[in-house]
Amino acid sequence: MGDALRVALAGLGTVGGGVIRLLDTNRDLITRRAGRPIEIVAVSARDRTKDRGVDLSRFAWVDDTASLASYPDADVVVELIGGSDGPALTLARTALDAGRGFVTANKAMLAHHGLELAQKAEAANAALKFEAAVAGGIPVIKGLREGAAANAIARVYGILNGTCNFILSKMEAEGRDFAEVLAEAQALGYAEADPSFDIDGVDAAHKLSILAAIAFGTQPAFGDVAIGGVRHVLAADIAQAASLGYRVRLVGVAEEGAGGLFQRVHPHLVPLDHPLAHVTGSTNAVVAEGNFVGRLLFQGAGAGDGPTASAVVADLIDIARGEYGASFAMPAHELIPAGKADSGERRGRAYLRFTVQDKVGVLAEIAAAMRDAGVSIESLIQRGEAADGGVMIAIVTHEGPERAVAQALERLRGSQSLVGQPLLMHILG
Ligand SMILES: NC(=O)C1=CN([C@@H]2O[C@H](COP(=O)(O)OP(=O)(O)OC[C@H]3O[C@@H](n4cnc5c(N)ncnc54)[C@H](O)[C@@H]3O)[C@@H](O)[C@H]2O)C=CC1
Ligand SMILES: N[C@@H](CC=O)C(=O)O
Repeated sequence: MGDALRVALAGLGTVGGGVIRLLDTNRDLITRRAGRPIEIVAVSARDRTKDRGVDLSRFAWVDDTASLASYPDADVVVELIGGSDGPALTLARTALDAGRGFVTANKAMLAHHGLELAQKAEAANAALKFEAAVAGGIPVIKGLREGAAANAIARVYGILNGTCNFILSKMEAEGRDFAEVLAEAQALGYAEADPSFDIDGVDAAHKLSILAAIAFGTQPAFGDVAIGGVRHVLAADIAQAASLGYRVRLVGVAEEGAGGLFQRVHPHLVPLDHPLAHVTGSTNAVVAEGNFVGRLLFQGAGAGDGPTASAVVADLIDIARGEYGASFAMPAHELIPAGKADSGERRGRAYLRFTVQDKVGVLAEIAAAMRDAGVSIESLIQRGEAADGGVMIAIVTHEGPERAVAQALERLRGSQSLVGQPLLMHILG
């Protein structure tokens, strides 16, 4: 049995607490699998006095979180604080510069600073591991970095936010309100410190940019992700989608497109015969299409203390075994700038929902905007009273360039006939 892997742990919230519990519960098994014990030696968080339901007295408490990077004899720093910059980034930089291994669940930091941190890790010959940063407990990073490493990936897409999926599937199953279900997701520990990151699609975009870098061998390009969230999806949209044979899911998609990489997070209509339509609750699922392996589907718990801790500790076991390679599946200098694809060239079908005033000529106005932009309508459904006194019109388009739908919506912007903003959802093809 080798010497223990000594861990300094920053952050004792949902995930940090889960890591301590997991290491306690599965201690013997983990030691046998890793070939050596994994021991937490020091911890740090904002509030020392808070009861976290775990015994912290056996670890050294460090008030100054940044100093964990140089804690005597620590081999690895685990960062479970969160935030793209601030103390998490300081800790990452200093730990890697000091040649310590670094494990994090922090997708925001990796989306913004992943390339720099990968360069630092390589320069110091240190491990930088972040399985928990994408899709919680699902070993999708390992799956793409290792299992699918021989393949050119044509497209990677999936459900990357547990909070949104929990909300959308509860709204569908129970007909409940958005705000009420969000509060439940927060209570279960799924939501980010700032839940707008979840519901506005930012968290899924962080994850998508990391996955895309690994899948396509490109530098993480979070700024190139087109982002839309679920805040404006109504129970009526979900019911309308169901009547058409779809479920509403927040889906992130990355694929090679005209002039570069296409990356988008947006609510989609997912056909009922697609596996993503059956992913419910806080479950995540990722599909990767490889040129030799074909379609891979990774599915499992995308958030919560246990699943996320499982991914963090898996990274620690890899480090204990001495099994770690390039963080983004190839050396940082091999990652090329992604470039940004022109989404207007992309072809697809769309769902459009308008709430309009119940007056003569409204339908004709919408139809004219579609016609002039070259959008072909597959079906149009008008429903009775919407919540704000208007009438709901739902349109499903035939396949066509996305630019045409954008032009039609632009033309209708500010129309006196519309009550509020239209909602666009792409249809997963
Ligand atoms: N909760 C989840 O299901 C998942 C979370 N993550 C990521 O894991 C990380 C941690 O998330 P949670 O455990 O949910 O967060 P949390 O809010 O439950 O815990 C954060 C911890 O960091 C500490 N902290 C905050 N600011 C600090 C500071 N300035 N200095 C020192 N300590 C500080 C807090 O005291 C707390 O112990 C985040 O990056 C999050 O995005 C990733 C996957 C799933
Ligand atoms: N807030 C995130 C947690 C995991 O990354 C989510 O809801 O998926």
